[in-house]
Amino acid sequence: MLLTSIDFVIVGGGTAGLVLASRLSEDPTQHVLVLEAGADLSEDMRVKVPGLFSSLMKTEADWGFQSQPQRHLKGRQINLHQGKALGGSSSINAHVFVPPTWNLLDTWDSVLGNQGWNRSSLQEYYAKAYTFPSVDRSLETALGVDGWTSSTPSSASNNGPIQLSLGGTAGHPIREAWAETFRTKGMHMGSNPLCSTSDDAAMIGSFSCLSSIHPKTKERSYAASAYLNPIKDRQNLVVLTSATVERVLFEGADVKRATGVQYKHDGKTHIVSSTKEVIIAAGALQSPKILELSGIGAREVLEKHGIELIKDLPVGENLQDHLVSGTSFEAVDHLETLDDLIRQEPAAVEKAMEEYMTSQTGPLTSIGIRTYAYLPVVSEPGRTIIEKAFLENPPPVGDRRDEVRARAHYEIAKKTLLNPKEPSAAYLSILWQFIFPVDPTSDSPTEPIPGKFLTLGFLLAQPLSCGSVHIGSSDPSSAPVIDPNYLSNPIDAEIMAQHALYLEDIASSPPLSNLLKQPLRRRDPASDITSVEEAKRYVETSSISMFHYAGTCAMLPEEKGGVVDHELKVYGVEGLRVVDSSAVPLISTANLQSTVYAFAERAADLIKQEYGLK
Ligand SMILES: Cc1cc2nc3c(=O)[nH]c(=O)nc-3n(C[C@H](O)[C@H](O)[C@H](O)COP(=O)(O)OP(=O)(O)OC[C@H]3O[C@@H](n4cnc5c(N)ncnc54)[C@H](O)[C@@H]3O)c2cc1C
Repeated sequence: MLLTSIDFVIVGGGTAGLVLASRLSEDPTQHVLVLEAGADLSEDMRVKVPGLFSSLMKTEADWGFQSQPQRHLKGRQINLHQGKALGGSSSINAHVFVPPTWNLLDTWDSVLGNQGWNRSSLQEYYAKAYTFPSVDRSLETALGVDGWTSSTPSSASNNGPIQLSLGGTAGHPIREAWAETFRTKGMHMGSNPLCSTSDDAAMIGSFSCLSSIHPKTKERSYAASAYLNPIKDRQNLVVLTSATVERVLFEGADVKRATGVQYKHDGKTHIVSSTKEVIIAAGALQSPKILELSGIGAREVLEKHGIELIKDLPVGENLQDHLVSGTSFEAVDHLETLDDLIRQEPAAVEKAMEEYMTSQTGPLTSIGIRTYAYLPVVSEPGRTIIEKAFLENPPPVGDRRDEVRARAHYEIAKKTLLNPKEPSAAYLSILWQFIFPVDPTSDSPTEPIPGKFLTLGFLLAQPLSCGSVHIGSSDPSSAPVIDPNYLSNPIDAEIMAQHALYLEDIASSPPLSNLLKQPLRRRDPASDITSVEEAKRYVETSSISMFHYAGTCAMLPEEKGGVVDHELKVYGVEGLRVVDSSAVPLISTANLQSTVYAFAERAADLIKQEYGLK
């Protein structure tokens, strides 16, 4: 190791960890060490080429966890992926780059009590993370981004590390058809949702989504390529891969101070000290594990595993995630889809590889997700059902910290989910057949089938169901025990059922309906649902994780079940912060990466201010 004295040890060189590494090492007087359990895969084609993203699942680049059997999902165990490489989950994610609804961000401060964490303080950090692509005016309509020009940032403020693009060819009809379909329904976003600054910016409706894919190279733009690679020669920054942190080390009698970490590298145990701070950034499924192994966690969890308690905090509780379900509809024959690649047809794969390698064109330049819509429950009977569900399922009373936190979540959910101007689901289109799990006794195929498909999916934007992740053993090499407790709150099940039923309405509405064979033909007969009860059963069988875990070391006041305060400092000890999706107190409306980048950018500024760094 080249550094003699280390100011900051960052545990986890993932999405948030590399933002911190890059920003904190901007001050040449500061010495920063990153310890990352995974390898540097930045030259690996599976990481670089957008269309190869699914080939990374269950490989060495993926921690490949599984949930506990989920009671409300028919006892299924759900695959829970997390990136294990420099760049963490940003190195294996699906590139979708979408914003939260800005009103929801305000509740972090106003309802949850995180002073200074709101739309006005965070919006600049979202923008700081990315560069928005320039769009040829003549293509705006075809790309579904007409009307965005006025809200798109000027070049002066548009130079963040993550390079965004509108992935895929402009000539594909999906973006324009999607925009027109929702415009006809009065639900199209007229301005760019990522950059909207207007107070009354409607966050309901359809939009073309951006991807973290470099517009020129057509390669994944992620924490390692965008934040680390340009600065990795800095003398004051060391990034050690294949280094797995086991615990944080403390000194002191009354108040303990984090002084370094113990980690495994090359089969040996090492210790490294930090003069300023240890910052945990191991992601929402693993930051709790490191804290618990270090003596910070719920008393009963630590006692069970014989770990000496340093501070009793609800580490690992409050696990939030997005469930996704949907339906694959048969597309018209002339629609360009990625189904032949999904079926791994040799000729199609060969042609796509050649196009990509020779001219950075073709189907591998995107993963076929180009459109989104943030929507409330639209139907009138549906809205009444949701209101009734809220009345029948009130939040817990009582002063326990989990009860106080649940009440705060409920207050936010009630305000947003019953408001027709706030979304309860994020819809997306996928240009291939998506193989959702099916009941084994049904006729639905479990392998890719011939034909072309357009999948309409939706994710539950603001789940009330919360789960947990804890150590199952004091052995650092054991996987955490993860129980997301999906759909344990009946309100979530009602909302998902309503959105599942609305898919047919979208698929039948022109001009989108012109891209689908009519009458509609579904890939999975089981997804042909007409009643709320059928929809609930389908959701229980088909839903899977979107891998947007958050909240397990939540930034919240201690009496609300917080693990870190509004400066991300772990309560009750010194010299220790958590900066990653685990500290995000409330899952964002849709995909999480933009929020993790913004969160880490703001955290870096807070740390720099505290120590007077450049
Ligand atoms: C398959 C997949 C698809 C996704 N698709 C999208 C998408 O399209 N759009 C979107 O917005 N979001 C998406 N997400 C979510 C998004 O990528 C994550 O929310 C975000 O990247 C999490 O960032 P993080 O910094 O909290 O954790 P991570 O990026 O996971 O970083 C944590 C890092 O810590 C390392 N680590 C863990 N334990 C240790 C240890 N003991 N010692 C050392 N290192 C350790 C890990 O290897 C990892 O590199 C997806 C996620 C996955 C997994």
